Amino acid sequence: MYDIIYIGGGLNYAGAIVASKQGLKVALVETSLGHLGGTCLHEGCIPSKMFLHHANTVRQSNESVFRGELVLDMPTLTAQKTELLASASKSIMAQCKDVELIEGKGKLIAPHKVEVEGKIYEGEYIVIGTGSIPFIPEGIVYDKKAIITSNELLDLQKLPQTIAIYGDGAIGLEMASFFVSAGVEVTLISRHDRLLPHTHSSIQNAMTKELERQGIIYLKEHAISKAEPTEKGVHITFENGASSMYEQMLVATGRQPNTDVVATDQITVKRGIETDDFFQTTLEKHFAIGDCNGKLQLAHAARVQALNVTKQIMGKQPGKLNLDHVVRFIHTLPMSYATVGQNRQRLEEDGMEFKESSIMLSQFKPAAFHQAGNGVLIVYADTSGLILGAELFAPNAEELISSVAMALAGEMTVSMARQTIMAHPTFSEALERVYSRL
Ligand SMILES: Cc1cc2nc3c(=O)[nH]c(=O)nc-3n(C[C@H](O)[C@H](O)[C@H](O)COP(=O)(O)OP(=O)(O)OC[C@H]3O[C@@H](n4cnc5c(N)ncnc54)[C@H](O)[C@@H]3O)c2cc1C
Ligand SMILES: NC(=O)c1ccc[n+]([C@@H]2O[C@H](COP(=O)([O-])OP(=O)(O)OC[C@H]3O[C@@H](n4cnc5c(N)ncnc54)[C@H](O)[C@@H]3O)[C@@H](O)[C@H]2O)c1
Repeated sequence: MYDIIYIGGGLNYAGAIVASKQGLKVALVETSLGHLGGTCLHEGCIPSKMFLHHANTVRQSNESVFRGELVLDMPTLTAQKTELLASASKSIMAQCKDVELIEGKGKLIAPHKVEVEGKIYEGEYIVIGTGSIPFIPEGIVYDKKAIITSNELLDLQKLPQTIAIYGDGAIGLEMASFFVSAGVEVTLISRHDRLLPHTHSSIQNAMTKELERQGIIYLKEHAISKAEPTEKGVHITFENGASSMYEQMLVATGRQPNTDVVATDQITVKRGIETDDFFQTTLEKHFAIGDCNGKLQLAHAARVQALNVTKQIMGKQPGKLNLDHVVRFIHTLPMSYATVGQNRQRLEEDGMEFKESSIMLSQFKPAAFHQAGNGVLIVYADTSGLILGAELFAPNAEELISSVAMALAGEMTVSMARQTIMAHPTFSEALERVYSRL
């Protein structure tokens, strides 16, 4: 009998390592031990950011101060990616020295009982972290060659000349940035009438202008009814009757939680595995963390949930996590979008009185050489001045937002934030200016 069985070796590994270091008897079940670290390490955060990092150099090399043409060497990029992931996997494996690693697909067949390849393992506590897989809408023939998802993209040996990307969420926008920066003709296709419907309208406008400035063709209100590989490329038929051909197609229409691990009706599964505010499922001592619980599909959110649950099991009473304090971002080039806490749409829906202050980055000289003229920073506060959240569209916004995230965690007011004196010339200065206007 184990103290804890973790099912799924994505960010769950962080919890398993902590528990094993505390002397608990811990097992971790992972379909393939070569996949320890999960989607984030193998098909998500790390390889996608590596691809974007190198594509950014190509993008910058097209600025008029440079001569000559840079070409992204895909075989070298993918080989370096494979090498990086192998060494990261090895390091996770080493950290799991006191965890019993079990290879195979786990199934929770009854309370406290996990079946892996015909063998039953028992655990006092069970933590499910089985992640998610790409969702493919009906009518799209996913052949993994001409029609791909992010899984195949990160192993591409050759860039296509044209690509259609279906879905304008995190993966769609990040990969549109990657491809266009690398010199591919990109058509971004969305069923919506505007970009990122939940964000502030000035950020939607700024991001749309950026897509246009970079030459991305944005087909909004274009739902796809059929997409299939042909000898000449991918043939897409839209619900409005029109059709088009592209060399390749990336499907980026969301990810669905992996829930087939649950084979007992004592655990409720809806969109994801249902959990309470402490990530406990409908069955006591059985938890679900990360993508599979359908709350937030982010690696840092999965990790903090795995650690919170592990601390609860160890009797450390970590308290309830505030998921509003999780930074969310989309890493586009040359500016990314990042948000934390509340935004205008949520504050309006909640009927809360609030103040907002914004600034255009075009007012700041570095914006010219960072190609950040369309950038905008927005901060929200309540009527007493308590900082409630922010939305940023700026170079490295996912880094810039960390000072706002700390202000939220520390329950700072605008007048406290105004006492910071940021460095010149940085975009943090622009943030200082936003606080001074609130
Ligand atoms: C292209 C892309 C880019 C991304 N970029 C970012 C980013 O920059 N920042 C960010 O925060 N997030 C990013 N994400 C999201 C992030 O990868 C996920 O939110 C994160 O990996 C979720 O962690 P997890 O542990 O819940 O699941 P996963 O990482 O998916 O791990 C689940 C593991 O469980 C295993 N498993 C599944 N079923 C079973 C079973 N029955 N038995 C045993 N093992 C099983 C799987 O093999 C897998 O290893 C990105 C995702 C993608 C696809
Ligand atoms: N920087 C990051 O943190 C980062 C980067 C990439 C991915 N991720 C995570 O990975 C997850 C998956 O990314 P994603 O871009 O696939 O999902 P997403 O939810 O961000 O975007 C999916 C897009 O597809 C559209 N869509 C959904 N169902 C559809 C359908 N049936 N037909 C047509 N369009 C449809 C949605 O309206 C949306 O525009 C995200 O939730 C995100 O949290 C995070």
